Amino acid sequence: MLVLVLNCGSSSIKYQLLDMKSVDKSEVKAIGVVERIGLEEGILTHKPQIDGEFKKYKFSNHIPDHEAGISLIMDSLVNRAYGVIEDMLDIEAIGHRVAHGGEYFSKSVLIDDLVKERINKLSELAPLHNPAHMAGIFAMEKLLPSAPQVAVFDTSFHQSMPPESFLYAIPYEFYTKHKLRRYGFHGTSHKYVAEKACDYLGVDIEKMNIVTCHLGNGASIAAIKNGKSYDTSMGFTPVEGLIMGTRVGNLDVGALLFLMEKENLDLKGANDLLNKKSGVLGISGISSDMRDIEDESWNKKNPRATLALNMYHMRVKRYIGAFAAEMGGIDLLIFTGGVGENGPESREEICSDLEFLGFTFDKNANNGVRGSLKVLSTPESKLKVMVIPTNEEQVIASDTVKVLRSAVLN
Ligand SMILES: Nc1ncnc2c1ncn2[C@@H]1O[C@H](COP(=O)(O)OP(=O)(O)O)[C@@H](O)[C@H]1O
Ligand SMILES: CC(=O)OP(=O)(O)O
Ligand SMILES: [Mg+2]
Repeated sequence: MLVLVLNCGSSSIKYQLLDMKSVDKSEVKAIGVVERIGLEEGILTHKPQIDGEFKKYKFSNHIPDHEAGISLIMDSLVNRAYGVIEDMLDIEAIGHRVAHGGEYFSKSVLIDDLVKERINKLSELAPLHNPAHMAGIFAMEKLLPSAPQVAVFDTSFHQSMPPESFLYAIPYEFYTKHKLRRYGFHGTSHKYVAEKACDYLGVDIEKMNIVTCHLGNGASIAAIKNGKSYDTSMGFTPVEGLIMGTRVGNLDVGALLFLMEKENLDLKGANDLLNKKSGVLGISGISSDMRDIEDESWNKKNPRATLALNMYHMRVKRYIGAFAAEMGGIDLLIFTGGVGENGPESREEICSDLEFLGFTFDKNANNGVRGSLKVLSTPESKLKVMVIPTNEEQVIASDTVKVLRSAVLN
């Protein structure tokens, strides 16, 4: 079954076309990303698998919105020179990553009118993400009206958190009235890397206390107890917790009220401040991309870049320590996401001073590891530290197949 996976973000669309041989066996036919949607010059990076090898093509053009971005993706998939399928109609199903599923969804679902209504309603809780997912769903409905679409939610995995983790200490009626609570995100990734690591180590996930660090542009940490999400750093929206590319992470709410008054910020101004102008970008004043920050810090000795790096690492350590305390210790610590997979220096820095938790960090094993599975703790360590490349698209594609199979059976 040919499944197109779409991860529509606020200004980008990541995609993969997978040939699903079975629920857990697949071949990637093409992979790519559309970036800078809505800006003067948009970019499509398209990597088709041709003769067993991934080739890379880059195109730039104004891409006004998600519909235009998706049209470009479809054109590339069927193009004679660099396409991988003959006809758009060869695509049998579409799997969408949806960031916010609220309390409505604890598992992946076939998209129908009610599902769309709910994803849309949740846009107010994930303004950077859900509107973009809706745009993707509508665009695909127009292009391939007969192909079923499945939604796979970041929040589903975290629905197992106990109320002690998911409630804020505000009057309880705001939870019942507005569903105001912590939801957590990146669940697909946290679940995938935890399962993958346990498979690799040959251990039973049900007996493990695991901390997974998904460190990307958006970043979150999860405490996974007996295979279930027990706590996580993101909350009601994807702004809580770690310091991110442009998101603030934890901030004293009193500081926000103070700034709104002093800087005359309205709701949009406050939202932009917390989501788009803060984090690593806000501290460094340079960039939201960790590669730029590392370059400025290491090669140009820029003190604000060094400060941003140090703050970023310290916040990750704080959560690992907190989650170890909540679960009564950790057996497995996992790094994933753009920074977690490709930043050996960040991993080493985060793990320094954490060895009291029960491991010795193997610097040689860590050095140079980018984008591949590796154990980073010494063999004697009680706590295992690992890098596991995430693969949200693979999970989304396999959930899409599972949901469609069970829909046929029912
Ligand atoms: N070689 C690298 N070293 C350090 N950081 C890296 C490297 N490659 C990518 N990154 C970081 O990964 C981030 C993107 O992570 P990713 O998980 O792809 O983000 P998202 O899915 O949230 O957009 C980039 O912003 C960059 O900071
Ligand atoms: C929820 C979230 O932060 O997603 P992303 O990492 O794609 O921004
Ligand atoms: Mg991501």
